[in-house]
Amino acid sequence: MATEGEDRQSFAAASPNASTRTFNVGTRRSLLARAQATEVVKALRAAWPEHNFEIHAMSTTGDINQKTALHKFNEKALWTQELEVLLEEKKLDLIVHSLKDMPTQLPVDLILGAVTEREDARDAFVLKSSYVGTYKSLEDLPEGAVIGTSSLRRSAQLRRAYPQLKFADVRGNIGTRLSKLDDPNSEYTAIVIAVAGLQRLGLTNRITSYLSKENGKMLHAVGQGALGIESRNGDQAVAELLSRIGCDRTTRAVLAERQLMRTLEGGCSVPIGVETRWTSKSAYSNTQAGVGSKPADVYDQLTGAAKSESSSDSDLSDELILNAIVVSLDGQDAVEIETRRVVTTHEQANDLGFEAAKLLVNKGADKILEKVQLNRGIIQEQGNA
Ligand SMILES: NCc1[nH]cc(CCC(=O)O)c1CC(=O)O
Repeated sequence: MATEGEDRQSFAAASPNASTRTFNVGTRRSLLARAQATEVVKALRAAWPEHNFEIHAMSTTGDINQKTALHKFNEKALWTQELEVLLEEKKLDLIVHSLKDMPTQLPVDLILGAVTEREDARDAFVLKSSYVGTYKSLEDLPEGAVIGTSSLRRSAQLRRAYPQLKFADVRGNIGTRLSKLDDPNSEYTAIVIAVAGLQRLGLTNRITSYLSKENGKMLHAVGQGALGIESRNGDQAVAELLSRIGCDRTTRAVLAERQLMRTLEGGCSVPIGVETRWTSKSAYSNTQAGVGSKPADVYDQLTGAAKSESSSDSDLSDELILNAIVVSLDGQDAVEIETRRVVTTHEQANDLGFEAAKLLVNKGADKILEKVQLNRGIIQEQGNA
């Protein structure tokens, strides 16, 4: 663990006053990770003014090993494992993750304790600064223009929709990727990057266009735009804390997405894209009504992330629509499905995800994914040689 000594020493001991406790919140060290943890701690402080919350930001293997392309790692766990050990050792009480970086299988003693309200789940098309104004969208790009992305999901979908484009790896945190993009000597014309990350860093001014199934044939990653909070199974105090900051609708939507992923056994960077949306605009409720409420705002049809909070009964007829795509790495083959059902419980959310996986497999998704695994094996062999 590449944590610094001062981090370890600053873990506060439990307060002698039973009504006031200090909770230790773990996160990765990147600017985005810390912004995310700060966002969650702000909500926790508002909901629980009597408690103290301390953020512990740590480097993980995934952060340190930036040279190796993401898909060469078999395990998604490289972003999460070291923090999880500290959670198990009770040095941390909860961990804030980008949900999309959280494996669908967690260690047995740990759980996805809560999911907060989702930001925009879409990917963004971001042009090199010097090209802003020259091109407006992916369609406008000249033959052979190079798109920077290290995500197989992104490159596969883009290859399919825009066969005239070329793709190159770009690694690093969001700031690094943007500076590599803007470097006049870099090969990139544009990069594709999550809207939510840009939003949380106050960088939405960099977005040239928003990509979706409708616009650009780009479905986002499972869990994209949402924050997942990992905690110990059976930790009642933390469960109670989290009950005030979780978002029901986001939770149900991402559970469906994660069940789809789990069923297809997709790992870190497999080309599975999803989009979820609710048929009704109302009933976007926090786990506990009245806490963490936000001013009413427009319903975001695409992400299913209504920006208002209410505890309406229309939840009971709430239907969730799930779109999903599995694409071959070269973009040549793809299977796509849409399925929907009333989802008012976590079980129904899992059922929807499972149903979606079944529909995809019936259409041949398993064969596409098998080939992806095979390719990955070959890439790894070459990497080892
Ligand atoms: N793969 C890295 C990663 N993990 C989480 C985000 C931010 C978006 C999110 O929270 O879903 C990003 C950046 C990106 O994919 O462009």
